[in-house]
Amino acid sequence: MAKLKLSSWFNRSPPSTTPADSETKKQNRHSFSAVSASLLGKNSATNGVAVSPAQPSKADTASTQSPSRMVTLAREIARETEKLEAYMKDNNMAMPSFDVDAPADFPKLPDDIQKSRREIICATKELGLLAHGPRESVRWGIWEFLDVMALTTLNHYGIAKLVPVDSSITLAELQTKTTLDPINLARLLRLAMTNGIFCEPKPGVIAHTAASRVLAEDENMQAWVGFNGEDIFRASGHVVQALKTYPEATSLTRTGFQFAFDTVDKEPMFATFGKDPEWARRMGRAMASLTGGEGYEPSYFVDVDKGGYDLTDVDAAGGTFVDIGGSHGFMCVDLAAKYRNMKFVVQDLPKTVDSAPKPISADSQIAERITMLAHDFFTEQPIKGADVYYFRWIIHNYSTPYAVRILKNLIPALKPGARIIINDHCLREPGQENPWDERVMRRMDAVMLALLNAQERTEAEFKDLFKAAGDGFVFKGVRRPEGCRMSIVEAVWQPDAAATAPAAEPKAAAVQPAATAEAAAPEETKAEETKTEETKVEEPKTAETK
Ligand SMILES: C[S@@+](CC[C@H](N)C(=O)[O-])C[C@H]1O[C@@H](n2cnc3c(N)ncnc32)[C@H](O)[C@@H]1O
Repeated sequence: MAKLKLSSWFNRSPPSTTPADSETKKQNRHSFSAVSASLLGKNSATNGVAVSPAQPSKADTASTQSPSRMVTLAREIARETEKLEAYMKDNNMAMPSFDVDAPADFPKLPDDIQKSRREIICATKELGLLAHGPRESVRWGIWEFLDVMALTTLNHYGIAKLVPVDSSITLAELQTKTTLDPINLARLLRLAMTNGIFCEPKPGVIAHTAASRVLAEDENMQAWVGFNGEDIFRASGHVVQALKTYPEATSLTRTGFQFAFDTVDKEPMFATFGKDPEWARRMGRAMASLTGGEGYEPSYFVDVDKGGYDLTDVDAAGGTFVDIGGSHGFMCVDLAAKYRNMKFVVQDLPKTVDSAPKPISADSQIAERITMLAHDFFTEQPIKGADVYYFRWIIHNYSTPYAVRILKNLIPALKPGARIIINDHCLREPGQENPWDERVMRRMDAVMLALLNAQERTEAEFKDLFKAAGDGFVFKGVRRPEGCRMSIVEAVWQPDAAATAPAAEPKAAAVQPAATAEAAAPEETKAEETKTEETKVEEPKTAETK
């Protein structure tokens, strides 16, 4: 499929020799299995998708027989754009535009039309790269950080709110409304304009586009830009320093973030945020902006029709669902509206639990079945014998040693058959994702590195994680609802499985080497270090909740 072709740009020839384990480990202690598999072009299956070996790309040589890749892409773009436009016209939808009064979001599209939209996005990206050529795309690609700098500064100074939405403003007048000096104001605006953010209808006159208008009106988007531009961007600029100083890259207090904010070995990022309510609020709003966005809606888990998780049997038995790190319980509220018999426990840190809405739902039938409970997931799970233990956007915040610890803390509470569900991104092999989603997920993976030394995981890595946490966790697999970027990763607790684990497969061998080493590390060799970090994690977490 054309939409998957972009990966050919990045495919690498297999190395002439298999990298030694120690070398691979050095490259990425968390992703040992995935790194080696993709470098070697091994066949494997991820998320139920058959993966073909990575092939070295071949130059798209000129041929009189068949159109070039560029022309193929251009035709695809034309075809899919016409399809999209026809649908939108037939349904009286406003055409996409950056005019100030244009809708900021695409309307909800049926699956086939959404697919056309996705293909346009992916094909235009690939065509753009081809038209730039390899050297120029590297040369100018690295300059994207300057767009970030401009947008971050404009956002920091609240410039979008100073530009009237329904008219325009001269630069001279705009300058009187901000402490940003005139030269810098003008140059940053004009750089942002190259990305469709603000416009200059006449020389020296500034007006909104639909994109800058979002920045003026959407507080969560302001927070998203602030969190990314001022926190993640700054942390990212220190990743090389963090990795050079602490190559193992597993500690929560030795990340790019700590180097950027001078908190190395002092406290994890969440603790830093927790000390400053404004800072914390910004991160909370930024998260709300993300999780309200396309492909992340809770309905993908709740609606069975959309490929969500079916809890009918748990409901029929009046069972219990525990949402660990569940913030203010929005997921349980949605589930409780659908399942009217079962019970829910939402666990989070004390400040988050205290700040949850009371009652949690206006519908008393829902509210009375949901319990908010302060619980630190680095301590033993207090709700014994529940049917489901659920983690959404939790495990990806932690490197393997911490993630294993979190899962192990469930064990004393688990009854046979208890389900453990992780709702996170699940990375597929390079090129198996449509390039739009792949880019979002791999960027998120990089955010995890910069802030937390954490990571998004592949199916194999999730499997390893459960294996490292205990043989009683029987991995059931990964499912991804259509249109959703998050996957549903499931294991079931079967203590008998631990007893019957094949003797020929001793624990150390059953787990990928990297996971084994790391899983052991916090308890056996680094107990004091992690304990300190966890204690510090606990205090301020509220901050980053929504
Ligand atoms: C990224 S948010 C995810 C929230 C929610 N599950 C969601 O899907 O949006 C992480 C959540 O974990 C909570 N948290 C962080 N550390 C925790 C800990 N040690 N114990 C319990 N909850 C914690 C935070 O307060 C926050 O609500």
